[in-house]
Amino acid sequence: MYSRYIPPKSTPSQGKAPAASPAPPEPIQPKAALPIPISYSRYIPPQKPSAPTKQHLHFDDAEGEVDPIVADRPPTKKARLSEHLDEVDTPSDLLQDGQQPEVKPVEPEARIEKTEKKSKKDKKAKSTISGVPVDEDMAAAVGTGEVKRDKKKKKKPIKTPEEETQADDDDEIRRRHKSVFEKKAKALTTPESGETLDVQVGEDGDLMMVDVAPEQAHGLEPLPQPAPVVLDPKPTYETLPSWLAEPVRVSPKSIAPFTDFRGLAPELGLTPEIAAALATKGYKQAFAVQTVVIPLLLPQHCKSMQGDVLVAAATGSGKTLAYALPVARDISLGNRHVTKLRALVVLPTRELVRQARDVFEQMAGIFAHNGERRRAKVGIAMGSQTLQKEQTALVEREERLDPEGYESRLKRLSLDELDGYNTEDEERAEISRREDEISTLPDHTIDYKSKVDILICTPGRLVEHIKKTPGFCLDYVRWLVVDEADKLLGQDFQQWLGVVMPKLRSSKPNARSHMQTNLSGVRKVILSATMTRDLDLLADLKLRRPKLVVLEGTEDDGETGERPAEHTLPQLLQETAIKADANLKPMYLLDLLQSSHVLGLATNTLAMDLSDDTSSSGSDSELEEISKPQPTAKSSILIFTKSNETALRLSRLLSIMSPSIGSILGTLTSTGAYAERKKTLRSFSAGKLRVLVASDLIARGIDLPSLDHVINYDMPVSIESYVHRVGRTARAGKSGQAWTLFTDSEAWWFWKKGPASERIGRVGQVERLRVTEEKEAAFEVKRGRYEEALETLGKEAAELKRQQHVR
Ligand SMILES: Nc1ncnc2c1ncn2[C@@H]1O[C@H](COP(=O)(O)OP(=O)(O)OP(=O)(O)O)[C@@H](O)[C@H]1O
Repeated sequence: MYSRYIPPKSTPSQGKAPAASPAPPEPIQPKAALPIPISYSRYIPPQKPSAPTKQHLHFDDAEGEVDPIVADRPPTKKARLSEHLDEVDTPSDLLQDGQQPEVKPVEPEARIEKTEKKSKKDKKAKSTISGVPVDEDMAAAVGTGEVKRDKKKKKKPIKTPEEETQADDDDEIRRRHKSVFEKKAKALTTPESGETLDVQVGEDGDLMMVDVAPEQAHGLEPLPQPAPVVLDPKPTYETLPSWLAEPVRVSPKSIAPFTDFRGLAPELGLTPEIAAALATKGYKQAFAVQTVVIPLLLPQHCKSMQGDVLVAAATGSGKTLAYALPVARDISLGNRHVTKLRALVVLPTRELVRQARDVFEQMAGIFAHNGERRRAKVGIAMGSQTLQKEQTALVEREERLDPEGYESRLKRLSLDELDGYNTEDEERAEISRREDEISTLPDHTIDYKSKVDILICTPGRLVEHIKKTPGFCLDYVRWLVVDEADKLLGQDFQQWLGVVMPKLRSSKPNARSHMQTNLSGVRKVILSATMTRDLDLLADLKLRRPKLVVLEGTEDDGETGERPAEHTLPQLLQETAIKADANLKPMYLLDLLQSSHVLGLATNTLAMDLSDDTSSSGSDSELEEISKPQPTAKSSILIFTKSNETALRLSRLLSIMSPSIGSILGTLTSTGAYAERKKTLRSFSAGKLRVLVASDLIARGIDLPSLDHVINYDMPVSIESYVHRVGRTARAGKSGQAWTLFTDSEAWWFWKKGPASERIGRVGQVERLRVTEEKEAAFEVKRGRYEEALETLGKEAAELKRQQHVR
C-alpha cells in the first residue's frame, strides 16, 4: 500500500550554503516552474539540474505578480473536492474562558512572501541608477536585465518637427553618456546586490532556497566590504541566566521507588505506607521526572526559602503527579483544622482541570491516612456551571457576633457611595458595599470562609472569582502551579497573571508558612512539555531562586556535546508521515484507518464502502515490511483536525463513506456542550468509541488511557502543537504511533531537515511514506463514490443552514 521513502543522493550543488549577505534577495522562481513529482511505488525525487538554474521569475508589473506558493496549488476544479472540509472558521477551540486565539508563528511560507516584497522593492530601485532613469538596453548591458517595461512607450505618438529635433538631441545625449551610465551602473551593482535567490526542488520534493551567482560586473570592482554580521534572533545559552543555561538534567531511565529520594531527611520524605498507598493507585515507582521534581518540592531543612521549580518534560512523563503529590502532602500535613485556600493550580482547559482534580483527589485521599487526618479539600473553577454556583461551592458565608465590625459597617454605609472602601480596587469595593448592604442580626457581621484548600482552575474563571466573589482571597495561597505554562503565559487569558500576582504579594503573618520548615512564601511550579525559555514571559511570574528540570530525550543527550533539542518526544513514539493528495485526503485517511496497522479492518473494506467494485485497494506488502506495533484487537485512534468545523465535517464524511467506522466514531470540539464532551471522552476511554475526531481542544495534556494512534489529518500549526498532539499517545512508558498526512504546500517546512526538526528531540526518525501507484489507481476508481459522499455532505450542510435560517 505504501512504499518506503528513500531520499536521493544530494549533488554538491544542492548542498551549497547560501552566502551571508545583507543585500535583499532577487525574485523567487515560482513553484509552478518546478518539475511535478509523479507517483510510483518507490519514491524517486524529481530530477534536478546539477547547477542552480538562472531562470528567474520576473515580477513585471505588466504581467502581474506570481505567488510561488499559490502557483503550486492544485487547480480550482480539483480543490472543490475538499473545499467542504476546508471552509473553516478561526480555530476557536481553546477560546473558552476569555482565551485568545493562538498566535501562529511566522512559518517559512510567510518568510518567502516577505522576501518577495523585498525583491520587488529592490527591483524598483534598479530601474533607476542614482536617480537617472535607465533604459532596457542599458540595463541589459550592465547585466541587471530586470527593468520595468513601460508599455506606453511602445505606442509612438506623432511628433512635431520641434519634438523630432528634441528627440534627436536626446538620442545624441543618451549615446554620448551611455558608456558613462554603463560604468556607473556596473559600479553600483555590487556582487551582494546582484545576488539572487532561487527556489529549487530539494531532496524529497521540498522547496529550498539556492543562491544564484550574479552576472559579472565588468570594469569598476566594488570596494571590499566587511563580513556581514549574522544575527541569531534566539538568545544563545551564554546570554541566559545560569539556572536556565544549566538545568538539572534527568535521564529517562532514572526510575526509583518513592521511598528512595536522595538528599531528604527521613521525616521529610515519603513513608513506606505512603508508597504502598501510591502503589494501590498504580504508581509503583516514581517516573524519571518525579524522582527529581518531588524531592525538590518536598520540605527541606534549609535556611532560606526553597526556590521555584520549572519543569520541561515530555508529554506523558508524569508531570501531574510530580506536583500533585508534594502539594497535597504539604497541605494535608499542615491543615488539620481550618480550610483555607492554600494552593492554586492553573490549567488552560476544562478537560485538564477535571483531570488534575482526579489526581489531587487521589493524593488527598492518600495523605488523609485512611481518615486519620482531615482530608484536603479540592475544588474546581472552570466555568462549566454558573458563577453563582461556583461561588457557593468555593466560599461559605456566615454571620459572626462582632459589635465593633457591625458599627464600622454601618458607618461605611452612611458615607457616600464607595468613600468608605478601598477605592484603588473599585470592583472589589463595590462588592464589599453590596455585601455590607445585606441585612444581618444586630451586632453581627458577615464572615467568609474558603470551602477548599486546593483550587484547580482555568485562568479566566480564576480572574472572575478574584474580581467578583466575596470572600474569595488568595492571602493564604502558598503554592502556585502553572501547567501547560507556555500556553498560559504566551496568551492573554484576560491578563490573568497581572490580576493574580499582586494578590500573592500581600503577606499576613504566617499566612503562607510551609509545613515542617519555618519558611513562608509562595512557591511556584511551572511546567510544560514545550516549556518556554522566553525570559520576558517568565519574568511575569516573579520567580525566586528558580531551578529548571529537564527530562532528557535520549540516554546520550548532553554527552554528545551538541545543544539538546528544545522539546523531546516520548521515547516509545513512532512517527510516520504520509504524503497525501490534498484533494483525496479523506480517502487517504479512511484507507489508513482501515489498514491492518490501525483499526485492523479488512484492507478491502474501503472498496466495499466506497464502491461496488470489491477489487483490492492496493498491496500493503511494502508497508507491512516496516516494523510497526501490531494492532491490538481494540486499537483506539485520535484524529486531529485544524478546526471545529473540519472535525465535524470529517466525522460526518467518514461515517457516510464507512458506516462501520461511523458506529465507533465520536467527535470532540469546543463548540460542543461541555456535558456532551465529557460523555464522549468517557465513552472513548471506556472503549465504546474507538475513533475520535477532535480539534486542538484536547491536543494538550489530556491523558487517554491506552491510546494507540494519533493521526494528524491536518498539519499542526507549530512545532509545539505537533509535540502536544502526538504526545497523546506513547504515554507513561507505553508505545504509540503518530501518523501525519501532509501535502507539500502545508508541510515542507516541517519535514525538511533544518531548524524545525532540530528543535524536536526524538529517539528514532520520522518514517516517510508515499502511496503506491496501485493504491493511487484504486483511489481514482473510487473517486466517484467519494465525490458522491461529498455531495451528500454538502446537501446536509445546506439543509442544516436552511433550518437554522428558518429558526
Ligand atoms: N509513577 C507513575 N507510575 C505509573 N504511572 C504513572 C506514574 N506517574 C504518572 N503516571 C501515569 O502517566 C500518565 C501520564 O501522566 P501525566 O498526565 O501526568 O503526564 P504529563 O507529563 O502531564 O503529560 P502532558 O505533558 O501530556 O500533560 C498518566 O496516566 C498517569 O497516571
